Amino acid sequence: MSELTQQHCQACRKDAPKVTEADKKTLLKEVPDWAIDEIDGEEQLLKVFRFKNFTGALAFTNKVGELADSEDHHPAILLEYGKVTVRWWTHAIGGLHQNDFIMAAKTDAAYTEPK
Ligand SMILES: C[C@H](O)[C@H](O)[C@H]1CNC2=NC(N)=NC(=O)C2=N1
Repeated sequence: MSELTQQHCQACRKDAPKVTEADKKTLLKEVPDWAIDEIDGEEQLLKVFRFKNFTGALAFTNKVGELADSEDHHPAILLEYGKVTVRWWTHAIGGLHQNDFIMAAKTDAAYTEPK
């Protein structure tokens, strides 16, 4: 599990630095299977998590919601039957901050594969 799970988010300020291209490369290696997606010119981290049914997907969605509130850093989450799509980016800076990689690692840690 990534060491990023042990870190905490900094307050999101408008003047906070976006991650550099070099940081992105290093940080992406820490969060396997997360992809960078660009929407309206803003980069986001994206990953799809699979479940056996709706209940499992809903429970995970709630876990991620609790994590988000505990770090005051919030994702976009699409809940579907057997599937949860999570997107992390930093609204205040319109792109990716270290916080997003921390939250991606914590999201991975909250996931258990369905048996
Ligand atoms: C006041 C509060 O800390 C801010 O509005 C936070 C809340 N959660 C947030 N979450 C994300 N992803 N980006 C932000 O810029 C952000 N800002």
